[in-house]
Amino acid sequence: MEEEDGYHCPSQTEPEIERRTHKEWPWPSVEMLSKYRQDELLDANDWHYLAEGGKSLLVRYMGPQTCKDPKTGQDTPVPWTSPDGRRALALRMDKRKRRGPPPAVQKLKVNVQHEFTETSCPPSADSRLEWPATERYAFETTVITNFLRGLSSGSGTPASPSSSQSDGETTGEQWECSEAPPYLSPLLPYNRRLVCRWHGRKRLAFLEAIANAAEPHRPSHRREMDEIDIDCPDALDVIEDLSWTPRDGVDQDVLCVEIKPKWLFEPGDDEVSSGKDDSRPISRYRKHAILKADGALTPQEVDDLYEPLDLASADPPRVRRALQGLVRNWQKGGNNLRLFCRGAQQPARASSGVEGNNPLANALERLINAQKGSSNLSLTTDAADLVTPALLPALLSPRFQALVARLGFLQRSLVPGPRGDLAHLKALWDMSSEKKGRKLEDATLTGDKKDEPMFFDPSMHDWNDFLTYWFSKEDPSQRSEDWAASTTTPAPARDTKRARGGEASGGGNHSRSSDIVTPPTWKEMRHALIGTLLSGTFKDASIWIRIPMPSSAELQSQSANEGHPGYVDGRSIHLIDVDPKPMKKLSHWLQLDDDIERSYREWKAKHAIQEVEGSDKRSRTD
Ligand SMILES: O=P(O)(O)O[C@@H]1[C@@H](OP(=O)(O)O)[C@H](OP(=O)(O)O)[C@H](O)[C@H](OP(=O)(O)O)[C@H]1OP(=O)(O)O
Ligand SMILES: Nc1ncnc2c1ncn2[C@@H]1O[C@H](COP(=O)(O)OP(=O)(O)OP(=O)(O)O)[C@@H](O)[C@H]1O
Repeated sequence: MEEEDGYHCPSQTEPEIERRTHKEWPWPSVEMLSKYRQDELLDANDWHYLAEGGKSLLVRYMGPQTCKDPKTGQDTPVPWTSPDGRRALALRMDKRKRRGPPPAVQKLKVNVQHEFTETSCPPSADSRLEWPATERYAFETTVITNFLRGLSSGSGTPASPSSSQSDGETTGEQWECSEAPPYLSPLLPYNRRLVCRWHGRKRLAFLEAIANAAEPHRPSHRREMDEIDIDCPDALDVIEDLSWTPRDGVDQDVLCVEIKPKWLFEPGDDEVSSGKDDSRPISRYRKHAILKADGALTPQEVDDLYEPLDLASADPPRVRRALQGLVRNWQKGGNNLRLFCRGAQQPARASSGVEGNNPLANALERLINAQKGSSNLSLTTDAADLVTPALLPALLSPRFQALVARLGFLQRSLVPGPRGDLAHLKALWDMSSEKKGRKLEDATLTGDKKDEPMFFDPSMHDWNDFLTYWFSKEDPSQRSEDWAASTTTPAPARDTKRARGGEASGGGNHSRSSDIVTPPTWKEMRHALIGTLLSGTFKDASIWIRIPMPSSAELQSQSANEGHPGYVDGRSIHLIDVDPKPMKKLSHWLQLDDDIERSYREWKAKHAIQEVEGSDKRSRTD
């Protein structure tokens, strides 16, 4: 793409960006998959509800573990699970706004089998499955992987094709790696797109059957709002199922912990939290929670909220407090903590159950015992009491802390300006010749429709250009310093010192247009927008920890007080939901920023939280 101001294809020779060659996931291989016709492998009844977010819904494979090899006619492991049964793939389906009220669950159950079989039709020769790399895969391997360099997923990870290359204990968090990084960061679950050539109503029938079977398991607030998009193209997104638990027995159980940490850096302005004795800045997460609750939170309730800055502090008492906040969030049905065991999401309302019969409580207790070196199972019934002691070691592990530190660093420093908010971006826009009298929120909303390349969603070409800019602009010595600091201190709030005045993305020092001496060039403005989008991706990502349970035999064989070193740490850590954000999100974020600040000001006024005379800190007067 060649623009008037010299916006051009980046050089392909930058030393720091890894442009990786394609490396196949060993299972299932393209060859293995293309042996089958889709009818032989895709039966809607085999896919059961796993979980969902705002945009997508996942179904996991629950069908037979073997199928007939089309060539030999012999039983062979089905490609959706690995030959050893320890890994599996899930389908990630797009959702759309619901058209009409949600259907009655009872009716849906009856329809599943009927609809699917009724519309089945004979397979044809051109229905062989294909397995191409996708734009999303390219984004993850090229963009996300580069920003996660140096971070390790952990021992025993099932997730990475190249885990043997890079796993093991964290060896340091330097930005530069002497070894070639893996094709896909070991933190990211493998994913591909499965192209299916359906006939007639068959695609619809397949997707409808999956959607209907999933419906009774969906949370009601999601059912009201959206549904699986059954009009999606003839392809299915396939992703490694990180919640997968081998099916042969309780002793193989895997506990999975999903944490959506949100904003992990200190806000730029010095405000204190609502607590009387606490002079730390109030985090953006808490301000957002005040907005979401329409201001109806007491200062005590705000203090009891989950605190991302505590989570990333690496300080045991603060991390414990963050975890307790996450547990309360889980109990109230929030989305910052999710727990899975025996492959199923565990709702907090079922956390206390019939004695000895609560899988989550059992798993947590097993974990605590494994850490202590004890084999006594007291079969506590309330899982909520066990979450903090069981998971604290994982959250304090160097791997987890390195990841949250990196996320905080990226969330803040990919946005232009030192504060991590959108003030500097707005200031740059005010100086930009592209402004043409428009507010940034209006321009980001309508710019793409007006055919303005400034507001096009970034293509892979744009992402590559941004990477080139980002990695080459950095002063490596300062970057390493920041990098090292980002791994040892809580969510870094320091200025990265790397930007020159008026620099678009990556930490300029100014947030008012009057401070910006030089108007941004077209390309600098574009980089500022793209960096902000990427920061949003890292803000919305979730961390996934997989902890295989020690078997009863393992627990029995441990001598008292010895403990099981492997269970003291999170076993394997991953990052999920790293989708690129569209340009129109910027408009939403700009509005959200304003709303968050307005509602926080109102809340402070309501609770008489005032500025302390002669100080830039504030405290509550009551
Ligand atoms: O805007 P936020 O911070 O509320 O984040 C949204 C999330 O809300 P949360 O605050 O985590 O409950 C929201 O999460 P939920 O749907 O509420 O689980 C989505 O992750 C949304 O992303 P997208 O629109 O699906 O790409 C998120 O939107 P983005 O702003 O990250 O695009
Ligand atoms: N690889 C995976 N293995 C197992 N479960 C997963 C995996 N990826 C996602 N999930 C589960 O599915 C949920 C939705 O997935 P994801 O976050 O990718 O969707 P989304 O719609 O983009 O979410 P959001 O609305 O938060 O942006 C996750 O919160 C998680 O519980």
